[in-house]
Amino acid sequence: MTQRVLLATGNTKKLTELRRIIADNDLDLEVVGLRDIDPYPDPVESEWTFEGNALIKAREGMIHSGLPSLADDSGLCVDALGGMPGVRSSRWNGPEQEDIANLELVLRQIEDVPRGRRQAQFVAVMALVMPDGREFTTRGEMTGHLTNRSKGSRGFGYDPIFVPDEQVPDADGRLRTSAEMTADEKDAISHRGRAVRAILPILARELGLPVPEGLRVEPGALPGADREGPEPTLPASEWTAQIPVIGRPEQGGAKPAPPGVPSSGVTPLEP
Ligand SMILES: O=c1nc[nH]c2c1ncn2[C@H]1C[C@H](O)[C@@H](COP(=O)(O)OP(=O)(O)OP(=O)(O)O)O1
Ligand SMILES: [Mg+2]
Repeated sequence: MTQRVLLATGNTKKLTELRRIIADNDLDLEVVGLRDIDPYPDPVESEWTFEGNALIKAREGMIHSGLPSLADDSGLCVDALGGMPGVRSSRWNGPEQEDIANLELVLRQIEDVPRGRRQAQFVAVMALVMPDGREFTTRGEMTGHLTNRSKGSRGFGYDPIFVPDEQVPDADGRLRTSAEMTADEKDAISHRGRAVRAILPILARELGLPVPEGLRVEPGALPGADREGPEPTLPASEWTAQIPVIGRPEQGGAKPAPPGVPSSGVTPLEP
């Protein structure tokens, strides 16, 4: 019998990407969205890290559905802004969570930053929470730089201002934003593609499903994975997604600061 898994996200474009990446990997799974279960209030994303917020969303999904639940917490980390907006990406311009207003604010904030200093990374953490309470996270990143105006209409969020490093320039030497890429091109290199491809073998193992060939990964590299198993078959480019993040500086920018002391020169928002 096909097993069901909940994808606990309220963002329909993110859900489309997640469904697409999972569907590309031949797992015998029925993916259920939040629209398919009884509604519950959006949990507050009150943590300082992508890992923390992804777990909040996946736990809430599991509690309300009883199903193994996956959630993504993701964002854009801009070097010239000390790693912000990071975990605050979706609310950067305020609680309205408006993509265009958010990206316009980032563009204004780095208006005077020259091309050579406009590096940024997208980060995605996938969390899996099982009905027995066991929890797993994986992380994926995509590096690039920011344009000074929007280009392209595909994707969502900050895609129109983000130029991924991993691409071949066109005949005129021009590089594209991730909003100008096809779905397959973006999924192959994206933070979300990497984080999902890293969590699928864990999900398969937890559900007792065969792991699709191309997805076998270094067993010891996965948090919570068995130490014994087959040789890894993932390309080296996928490996960063499986490095456990314990002890690694959070790129979300919003690191816990002592009470009353703003981190990164910006007063953290109340959770
Ligand atoms: O591939 C991406 N291309 C462009 N922008 C992206 C991407 N991935 C994340 N982002 C931005 C959008 C949003 O500003 C934030 C995610 O915020 P995040 O809280 O994880 O998602 P959300 O509130 O839209 O949906 P939900 O929390 O219900 O999953 O990062
Ligand atoms: Mg959110």
